[in-house]
Amino acid sequence: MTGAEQPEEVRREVVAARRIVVKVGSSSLTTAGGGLDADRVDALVDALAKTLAARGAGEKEIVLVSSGAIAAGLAPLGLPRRPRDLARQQAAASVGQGLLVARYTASFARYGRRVGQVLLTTDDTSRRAHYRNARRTLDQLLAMGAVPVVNENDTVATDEIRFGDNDRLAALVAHLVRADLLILLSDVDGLYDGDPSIPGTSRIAEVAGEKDLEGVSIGSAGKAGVGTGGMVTKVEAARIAAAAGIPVVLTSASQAADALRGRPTGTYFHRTGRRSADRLLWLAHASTPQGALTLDEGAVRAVVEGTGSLLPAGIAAVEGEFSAGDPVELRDPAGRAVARGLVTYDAGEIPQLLGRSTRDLARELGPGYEREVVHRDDLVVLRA
Ligand SMILES: Nc1ncnc2c1ncn2[C@@H]1O[C@H](COP(=O)(O)OP(=O)(O)O)[C@@H](O)[C@H]1O
Ligand SMILES: N[C@@H](CCC(=O)OP(=O)(O)O)C(=O)O
Repeated sequence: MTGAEQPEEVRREVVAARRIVVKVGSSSLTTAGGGLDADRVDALVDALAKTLAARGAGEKEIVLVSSGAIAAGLAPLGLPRRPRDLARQQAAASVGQGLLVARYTASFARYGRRVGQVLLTTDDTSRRAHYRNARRTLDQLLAMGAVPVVNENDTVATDEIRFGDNDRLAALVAHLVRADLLILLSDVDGLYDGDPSIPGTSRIAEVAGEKDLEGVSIGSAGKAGVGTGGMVTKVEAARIAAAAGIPVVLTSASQAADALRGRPTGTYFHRTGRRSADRLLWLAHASTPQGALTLDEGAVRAVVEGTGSLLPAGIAAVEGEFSAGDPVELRDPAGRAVARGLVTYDAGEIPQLLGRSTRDLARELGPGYEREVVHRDDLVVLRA
C-alpha cells in the first residue's frame, strides 16, 4: 500500500459518538486586545456545523458550552482587564453574554441552524426538579435541531455557589445529556507534561488513568489572562467525565475540526468508569455544601455502605445556615467529610432532633417528624 492509500488513523469512539458536548474557553474566542473575535467564532462554528451536516456519520448532535461572556463584556464597558471583584465580573458577563449569543446566532445562521441559550447555576442542577428540567430543555432543543449554547448564569451566581469554571460545568453537562464524548477546546493543543511555554515539554497523547498523570506539572494560569482555571480545571473536568464513562478530547480550538473527525489531535482521556446514577454526580461535584452534619459511627456505616438514609438518631452535631433542600456535608466523628446529601430540614430545626428516634419525634412533634434527615436517594458517598 502506498502512503496515499493509508487509511486515516482515527479514534473509533470519537467517530462513533452521536451526542457530543464541545466546550470552548474565553481565550479561544477573544482578540488579544479584548472583545469577541468574530473570525474565531466563525471558524469554530464552521467546524461544528460541518460535523452536524456530515453524511454517513449518522445523526450527530452538539451541545456547545461556551465561555467568553465576561471577556466579551470588558471592552464595551471600558474595562481594560478582567476585574477581580464579583460585581464587575457579573456586569461584564451580563453585557457580554448577549453579545456572545448574538454572535453565535449570526454565525450558525450561515448554515441555517438555530441556537438556544441555556444558562445554568449549581442550584439548578443539584435539585432534582431543576435537574430534570434542565435535561428536558436540552433534549428538546437537540430534538428540534437547534444547538444549545450553555454558560453559567454568571449574573446571579454568588461566590459561594458558582461553578466558577466552565470546564467542570461542561463535564457535568456531558453527564446530564448522556453525551458519548466531551471535547474541551482551549488555546493550547493538549495537555503537556509541564508548562508548554517551557522548551522541552511535550504533549501527552493519551491518558488511560491516573498513572499517566503522575509527575505531570499542571499549571493554573492561562497566559492570555482571560481564561479562569488553566489546565488544572481541564484535567479535573476530564477526570470527572472519564470516571462517568465519557471519553474526553482536550485540544485547541483551531484543531476542532480534526478532533471532531476523530483525528488523533490533542490529548485523549479514555473512560475510566461507567455511567453513574444521574443527579448524584452533580451533587458530588457541582454543589457547595451549605452546612455540615456530624454523624456517629453507626450512621457513618449506614451512609457509606449505602444501607440506609440518615436518621436524626445518628446525628451528633449540626453546623451552618441551610434550608431544607440544600446540599450539606456529612462528616464522621473525626470531622472527615464522608458524603454529601440534600437535607430535608432547615438548620434551625435540627438541634431538637439530635440523637432522637423518629418514633419518639413523631409522637412528640407530629407525624411530619418521622422522616429521614437525608434520604438515601439524595446522598452521594465521597471517595476517600
Ligand atoms: N501542563 C500543561 N499543559 C498545557 N497547558 C498548560 C499546562 N500547564 C498550564 N497550562 C496553561 O493553561 C492554559 C489554558 O487555560 P485557560 O487560559 O484557562 O484556557 P481557556 O480559556 O481555554 O479555558 C494554557 O494556555 C497554558 O498556558
Ligand atoms: N462563565 C464565564 C466563564 C468562566 C470560564 O470558565 O472561563 P474559561 O476558563 O475561559 O473557560 C464567562 O462566560 O465568562
